[in-house]
Amino acid sequence: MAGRGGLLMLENFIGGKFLPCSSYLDSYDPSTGEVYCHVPNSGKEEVEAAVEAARAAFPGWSSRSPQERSQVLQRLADLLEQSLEELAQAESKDQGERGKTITLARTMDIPRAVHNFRFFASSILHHTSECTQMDHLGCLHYTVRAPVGIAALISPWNLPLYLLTWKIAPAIAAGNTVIAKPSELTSVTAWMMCRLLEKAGVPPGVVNIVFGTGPRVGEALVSHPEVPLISFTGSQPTAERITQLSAPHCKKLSLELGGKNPAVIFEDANLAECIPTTVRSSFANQGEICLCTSRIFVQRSIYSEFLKRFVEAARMWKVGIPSDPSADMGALISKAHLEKVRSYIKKARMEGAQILCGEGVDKLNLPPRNQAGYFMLPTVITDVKDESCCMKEEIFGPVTCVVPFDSEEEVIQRANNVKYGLAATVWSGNVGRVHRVAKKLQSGLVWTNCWLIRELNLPFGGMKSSGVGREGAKDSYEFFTEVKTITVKH
Ligand SMILES: NC(=O)C1=CN([C@@H]2O[C@H](COP(=O)(O)OP(=O)(O)OC[C@H]3O[C@@H](n4cnc5c(N)ncnc54)[C@H](O)[C@@H]3O)[C@@H](O)[C@H]2O)C=CC1
Ligand SMILES: N/C(=C\C=C\C(=O)O)C(=O)O
Repeated sequence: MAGRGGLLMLENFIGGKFLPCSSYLDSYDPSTGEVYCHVPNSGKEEVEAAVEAARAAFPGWSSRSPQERSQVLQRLADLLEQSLEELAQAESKDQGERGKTITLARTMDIPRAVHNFRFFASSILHHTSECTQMDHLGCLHYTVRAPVGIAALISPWNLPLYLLTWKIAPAIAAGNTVIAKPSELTSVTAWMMCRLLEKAGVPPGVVNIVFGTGPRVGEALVSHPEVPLISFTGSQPTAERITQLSAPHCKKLSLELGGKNPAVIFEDANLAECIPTTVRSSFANQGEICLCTSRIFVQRSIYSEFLKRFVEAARMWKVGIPSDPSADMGALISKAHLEKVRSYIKKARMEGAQILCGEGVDKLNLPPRNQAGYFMLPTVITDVKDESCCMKEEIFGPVTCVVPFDSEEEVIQRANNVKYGLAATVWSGNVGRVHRVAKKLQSGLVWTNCWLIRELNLPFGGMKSSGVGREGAKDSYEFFTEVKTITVKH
């Protein structure tokens, strides 16, 4: 709805109603410094109201059959799909001059949000429970599953509706009611989705959305005693805080965090496929996807050739205004984030590394209106030590390091030599090697000879500091339900 000064003013969605908030945050368009919309600055009071609504809706929603819930999810998917262009425009505008290209929003973010609802609408129909027998004792054992209750769902700014719906869909499909908190930086598409819920047949109180900051509304939500389960995607420090706050209540946690993802490229790799895919895996969404590649290990015999061709391809990756359909990359999320990403390039230079293209080497070509936006060119660093912060820390920007290696054993050890363990890619024509290396990498996901081909049935998540738990068809079902073992003596 229109608010102060004709700007968009979002409202919380609680108990099936849009409710104004007593205070609001200004959301800035960083390319102009102008306020773009107002976002509720919710706190404890709004969380209490959402808990009350979710609690009231739980008995009705949880006792519906999976088939009935599935139909509601299907209708919501249809409605989102009908609004695809409007949502894509909003997703691109919301990250606006900040970043997401309209092409990515149209082809990835919103289609995946639609698919999340379709997928869980279908998968909820196919779960079975376990049964074992102990004939010598005359016993039959079986399991039953039930929704947990009120789920807190907290999502980040980089893939706003995509990641929020990845949580909402399995949670409500399993019969829970939810309170979602999207990132305060990118709240618009979540709010737009609320306008479709009633038409889809989602009863009031099943999906509640409270907008605002992490420390205020996020903490009120995760520490609420009546919220037994939290699914979070975001940074590791926030995950630590959520873990501390939820520990006294022994809450169920699913934490999907950052990565420092390696690409391991052997001399027998098909470079014609590997190079464009590795450019994409390094720079898609400005490198602001937790699955993006940021350490590229290349076998020494092909190192020079790879580097030359990779840098040429990175230079072709077009940085432009997000509304330009031919732009491969937009701008970064905020001034602070751009400064943080740039500080890594400075540190790399001070350590004696070489910047082969991008930041400080090439010139951005942007219209005058966007010169002050938070844009940065795809940047390739080389001659960098494994111990450098550029090779150890999550930069979450369009920056990737390329280094040579000699043997399989050596590269596995070096690829594993970080605290994270989220996603890796392996490039080789040797199928035996691909399996061997994939098994030894400490990584929740390994894509070989490809990147980001998602099979939503299978577990998604990281090891080490990249997270706790997995989500996917069976894993999300297990996370969003409690299991009970029943023994019948006959
Ligand atoms: N999945 C990933 O790997 C992601 C990693 N990041 C990393 O995190 C860095 C910071 O990005 P942020 O958006 O600030 O991430 P963040 O972890 O602070 O925010 C993610 C979500 O958590 C909420 N949140 C923040 N503090 C909270 C608290 N104390 N209690 C409850 N909820 C809280 C935020 O409002 C947001 O909705 C990025 O530069 C990047 O390195 C960011 C987004 C996604
Ligand atoms: N969690 C993130 C990406 C997930 C992608 C997927 O599920 O396909 C992230 O970038 O934070």
